[in-house]
Amino acid sequence: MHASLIQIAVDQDEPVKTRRERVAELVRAERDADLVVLPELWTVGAFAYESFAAEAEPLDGPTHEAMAAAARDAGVWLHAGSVVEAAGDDLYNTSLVYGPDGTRAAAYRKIHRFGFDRGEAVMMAAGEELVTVPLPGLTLGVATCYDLRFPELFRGLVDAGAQALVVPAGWPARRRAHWTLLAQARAVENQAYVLACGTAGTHAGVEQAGHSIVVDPWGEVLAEAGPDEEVLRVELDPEKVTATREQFPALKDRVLGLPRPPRHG
Ligand SMILES: O=C(O)CCC(=O)C(=O)O
Repeated sequence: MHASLIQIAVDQDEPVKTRRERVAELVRAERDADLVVLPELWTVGAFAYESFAAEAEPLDGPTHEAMAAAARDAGVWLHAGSVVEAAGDDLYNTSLVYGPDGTRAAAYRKIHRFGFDRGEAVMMAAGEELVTVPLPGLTLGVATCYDLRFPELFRGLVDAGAQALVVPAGWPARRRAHWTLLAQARAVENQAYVLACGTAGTHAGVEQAGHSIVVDPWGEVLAEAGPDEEVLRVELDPEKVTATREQFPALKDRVLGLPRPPRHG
């Protein structure tokens, strides 16, 4: 299976509409891929909080229209990164996945909101459901950016059958080392591919890490981007997940139900 991660440069001097059209063309150019992955909130910018409300869109909004058409034209599975979803009075950071015929196969509302007492954490509502997407031969588990710090979410995805963990992000350059380390850790501990697709450029004064990365189920880095806009192309082999889990069956040694109460004395 051929996968392409498109690390988009998000700069606020490029209007959202222009970027949307530009990204749709970048997706169409990946017609030789089976799966294409885009980053988190590449339309508005993950840190452009002041634009969230203005750029919020319903699930069937302009990004959906553009990405459904791009997936269909290219004939690829498309993880289109995330949008600011407007749902009633709430906003969500919602990832969208399309099949090669352009139908929306899944929507995932980010569970762990970033910002502590500001930004996304106070402006957006939290998702509550894990989402997996069965592609022919490979089941994806989806998570978004800050979710990468929460291993229990990924275990939930693996328990639901995920073999490749797809993580669109808008990760800041300041914590790039965490990004790389956590992507590898999630791959090793879950014996799964990790496809982590970030943004480049600077928006809202926050320099982005870039350095999108693909890690195999043994923890080997298959490809890593630089800091600028770039397309990473990799080959994924579902058999590698099966073989890793059979040859080094650590997932079978899990002790469920921890923590137990400590014993004193
Ligand atoms: O966890 C981090 O360091 C970055 C998370 C983030 O930027 C996000 O979730 O938007």
